[in-house]
Order: sequence, then structure tokens, then C-alpha cells
Amino acid sequence: MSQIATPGRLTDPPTALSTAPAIAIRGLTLRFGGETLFENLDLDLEAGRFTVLLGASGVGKTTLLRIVAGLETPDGPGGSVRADDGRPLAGRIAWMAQQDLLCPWLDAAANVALGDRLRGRRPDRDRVAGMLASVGLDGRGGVMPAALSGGMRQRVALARTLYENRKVVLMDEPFSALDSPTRLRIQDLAADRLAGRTVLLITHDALEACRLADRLVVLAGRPARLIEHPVPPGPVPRRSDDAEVLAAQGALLERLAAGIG
Ligand SMILES: Nc1ncnc2c1ncn2[C@@H]1O[C@H](COP(=O)(O)OP(=O)(O)OP(=O)(O)O)[C@@H](O)[C@H]1O
Repeated sequence: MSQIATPGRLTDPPTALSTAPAIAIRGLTLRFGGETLFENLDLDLEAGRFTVLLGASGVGKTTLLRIVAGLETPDGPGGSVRADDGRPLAGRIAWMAQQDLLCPWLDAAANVALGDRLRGRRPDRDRVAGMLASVGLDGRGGVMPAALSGGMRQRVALARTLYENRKVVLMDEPFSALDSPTRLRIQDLAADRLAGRTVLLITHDALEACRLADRLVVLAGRPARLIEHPVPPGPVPRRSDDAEVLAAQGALLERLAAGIG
């Protein structure tokens, strides 16, 4: 297992971070074949906060994320996804997936700057090095993905997300493939490095949800509805051994097992 050091904070200007928008999702309806996944679904993502989304497999979590990202179009004229500053969301969203999606033929540094390469821009080497250092991978830019552990690969993926410096970050079970201690450390890192951005995180891990959520919602049923679940007190990331976090995790698991999610 690789331990994550506690590196210095990122150098993104605070003014840039403070412009993270709130997002209002309104009146979403989506049908696949004969199934109605969403019917007039609303969700608000608070500016600069972690909203955590749980729910049973197949309920529609990834589809909801894809709609927010503009990768899926809701049915009918009523549905909308809008930023509260009135500006388009396109170009302001980063995506982190369950798989690290690193290109195996590029080293860690080139993977961090992949977006620049795809846009035909010259990567900013100093920023790339800074992002790698900020996730505890100082001096590892030349290492190929095959030589990195799963936890380190996800840290490179996090550095790539940070390099993009988007104000909205959509995360689809980004840590689910990691062992528990590594997952705990990268949760801490993500909470610290993504602070101030508007984050929507999908997870099946009740402890992860209770550690990271400023707001916790469960997607359940068909058509799916959203059910609020209370979050433990205190700022994120909360300690995994905190009594209130453990109690909230237990209560959340009981609710999920009872079939609300
Ligand atoms: N493009 C599509 N065409 C048809 N059906 C789809 C499409 N995309 C998703 N679905 C269906 O919509 C439902 C919701 O899928 P989705 O991947 O959003 O679920 P999920 O809650 O993210 O599940 P998991 O937790 O397993 O990742 C599933 O029944 C899936 O088969």
C-alpha cells in the first residue's frame, strides 16, 4: 500500500475557486425503452460543496451524472441543468471515473497534461509537476502507469483533474477499486484538493459518503426519486473512526438495506 504524504496546498488562485457555481437540475425526465428512469426529477448542487449520491445498481446515478455533464440529453422540453451564474456549464466540468483512464503509453506527467495535448496546447510543465507534487507524487512524472500501484494511478488521475482546474467535478465511484486504507487516504486528499469546487460524487461506500458529504442524497425507485439523508456534523473529510460518522454510516446502511436505495 502506498502512503500519501500531506503536501502543500495547490496554488490555484482563491478567486478562481470562489467562482464555483451552484447547479440547479430541474424537471428531468428520461426514458430508456419502456422504462421511465426519471420523471420530473429536481436536484440542487450547492456551490463549492460535495454532494454525494448513493443508490442501488441500475437506479440511474451514472445517467444523472451524464446528464449534468451534457453527455446525455433528457427527454422533452422541460428538463434543464443550469449554473446559478447564468453561464454555460460546458468547459467548466471535469470527470473522474472508477477506472483511472490513464493512457498506458504516456508517463504520469503526460497523462496529467492529456487535456492540453488533446486540445493541441503545449503542456505547462511546472504546473504538471506542481499538481503531481500536490497529490504526493513529487518527482514521479516520468513513471509509466504500469509501474504505479492502483492508488498511485488514481492519484495521477486526481492530478489530471486538478490540472484541468474546472469548477465543477463529477466523480463516478472514483475510489471503489482501491483497498480500504488507500481509499481513506485518497478521500482525504480529494476533499482537500477539491475544496471550493462544486462536486457531485457517486459512491456505493456508506463510510465514504459519510466522510465526504456536505449533502447526502439517495436515488431510489423507478422512476427514481431523491431522498435526503442527514450528514454527520463537522467539515469534510470527517474521521473514519469518529463516533458520529460511524453512527451515520450504520444508519445509512440500514436505510439502503431496507430498500430506500
Ligand atoms: N444508453 C442507454 N440505453 C438504454 N438503457 C440505458 C442506457 N444508459 C443506461 N441505461 C439503463 O439505465 C439504467 C440506469 O443505469 P445507470 O448506469 O445510470 O445506473 P447506476 O445507478 O449508475 O448503476 P451502477 O451503480 O451499477 O453503476 C440501467 O437499467 C441501464 O441499463
